Amino acid sequence: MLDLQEMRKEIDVIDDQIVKLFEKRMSIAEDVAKFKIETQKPVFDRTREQEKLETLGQKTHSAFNCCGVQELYQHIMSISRKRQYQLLQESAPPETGEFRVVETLPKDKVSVVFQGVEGAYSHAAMHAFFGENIQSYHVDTWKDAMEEIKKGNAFYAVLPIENSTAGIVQDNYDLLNEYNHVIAGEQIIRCRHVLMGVPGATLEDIQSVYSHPQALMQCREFLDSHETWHCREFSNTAAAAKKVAKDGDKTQAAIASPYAAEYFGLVPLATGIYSNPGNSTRFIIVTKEKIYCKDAKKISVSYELPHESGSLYNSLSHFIYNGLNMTKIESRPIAERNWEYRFFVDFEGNLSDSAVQNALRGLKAEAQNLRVHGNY
Ligand SMILES: O=C(O)C(=O)C[C@]1(C(=O)O)C=C[C@@H](O)C=C1
Repeated sequence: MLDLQEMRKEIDVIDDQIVKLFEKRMSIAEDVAKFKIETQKPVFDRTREQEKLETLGQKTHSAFNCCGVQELYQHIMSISRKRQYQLLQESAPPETGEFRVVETLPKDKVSVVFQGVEGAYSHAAMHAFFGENIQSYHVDTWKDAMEEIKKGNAFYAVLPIENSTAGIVQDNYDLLNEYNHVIAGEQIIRCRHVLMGVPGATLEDIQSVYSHPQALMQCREFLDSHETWHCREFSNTAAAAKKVAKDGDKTQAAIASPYAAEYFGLVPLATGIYSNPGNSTRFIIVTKEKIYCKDAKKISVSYELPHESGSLYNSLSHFIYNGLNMTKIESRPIAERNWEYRFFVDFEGNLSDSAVQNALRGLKAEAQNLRVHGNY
């Protein structure tokens, strides 16, 4: 049997050669980058990469090694591109696209629109972000809120984007794609839902429970323990509370915030009914102005990928090789192309950072329809 130490020595010798060759290859890649900068050719050459993978695969002697070599070279060429993008970055002035950097977000004399009614969590999020004296109004749907800022009737809209228990608010991801607006801020609100009824009602009286589908989902365990109750979906939690107050019917209850109970003169019948005690919703502050704060720390982008093995993996390498910390990824179906997806990625950084610009440059060249949804 071969001695382990001997085998390791052999591996070390081979690795030394690989490292030397890697460095030699990278140095040529740098020359290629200079040539491409001068001739204004794009860094990414899909055909060349595909041909290389094919020829290299054919040089191997087993199916396993064929896959291995192709995987290895996808990686090597991705690193080569990263270096080329870095050089491109150094030769070109920093680009922040259509975005304009501001010291702080304009908050004086601006109007804010939120969806729902007073007492809704969006209302609370708006006050938490802008303070109590903000000039605001509300509309019926999230799309209406997007339209209001498009028409210039409001400067900002406040929209829920994600709940820590129920997950993303899909419609608002789709609206971010539909409108050319920008996320300028975010606000997290603890959602301490309570079950509320009209004064004099008791738990035993309840037959129907009204709330937004997300709130019903967040209180699923509690609701499941009352099998006879009928859950009725409503456009939002505060509107559900308003309906119960208006009907004045002891058999009806709503799930909404304690603030909504007080606002509509209802009484809490059960508290702590949500499954996750940390239950929180993240709201985004959207505007049509392409602005970001000087000290913004998080970037949201979306892009589409071709239906090819490794395309998602390769796109993520732009975050990894530029040392960027990805905090979230979501996929949403592309309506007009069955079974193809748009990826929404959040990562830490500021649009003025060179690592961020480098990653965005790479992504722009390789993915389809890259959009920067905001830096906040
Ligand atoms: O051949 C080129 O055009 C290169 O830029 C080199 C290289 C590689 O590293 O092999 C890198 C990027 C291209 O997408 C194709 C190939």
